[in-house]
Amino acid sequence: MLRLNALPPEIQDSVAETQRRVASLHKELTRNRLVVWTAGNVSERVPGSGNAGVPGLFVIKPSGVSYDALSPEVMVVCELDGNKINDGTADRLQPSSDTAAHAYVYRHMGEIGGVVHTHSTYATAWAARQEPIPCALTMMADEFGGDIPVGPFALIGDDSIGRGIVETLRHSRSPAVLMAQHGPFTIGPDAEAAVKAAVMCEDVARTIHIARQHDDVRRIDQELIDALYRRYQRAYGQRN
Ligand SMILES: O=C(CO)[C@@H](O)[C@H](O)COP(=O)(O)O
Repeated sequence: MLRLNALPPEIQDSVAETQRRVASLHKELTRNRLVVWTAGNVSERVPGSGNAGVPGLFVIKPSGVSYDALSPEVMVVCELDGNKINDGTADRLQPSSDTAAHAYVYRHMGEIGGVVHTHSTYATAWAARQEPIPCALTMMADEFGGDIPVGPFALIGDDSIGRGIVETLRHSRSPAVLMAQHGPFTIGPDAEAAVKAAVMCEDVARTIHIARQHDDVRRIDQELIDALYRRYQRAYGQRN
């Protein structure tokens, strides 16, 4: 089994930084009320891994552990096949039950550096109905570039969820997919971007749901969605 302390020092440092980021981002899930009990997870690809003889690695939370107990020291390190490495955490700490789904995304979407899963209430209600969220708000056009799509029903534990995420999002601008009768999975260049997409997904799921209580919502015209998406993706916020 791959041993963390046998990897180059800069990779060990990168793993430690990733563990800190992933632990801290789980607090965002609870702060934004996107999860209940222990059901939801964040992972991030370890920068610098997957090169120069170092296998691709990602960090994910252990399964079924209270969010209050999620410190950097208990964040589990896995290879891209989803298997935990000898990372210095206790053997009993098993990675999240969604690890195979996260691993599949990292294996098949090389540009993706972060994956998040929640059961946030409104987004999960759309997933229960298997209904895409129509792009009827400028904020949706900005962040998602169109509707938030629905992925197939898939059982938990093997590659099925990962395959559904990749099949649905590979040709979409949306960083969020509503896995049928399960809940939202979001992706991004890093874990923070994937958490942001999860927060935005829940917010628009709620707003469009409320809007529909009174009338049908009207999808924004496609050329306007394209213009909004371009502006937000290229010009919004501060320059680096
Ligand atoms: O969707 C489900 C269960 O329906 C899973 O996402 C689990 O709720 C994840 O829990 P952890 O194994 O990450 O603690």
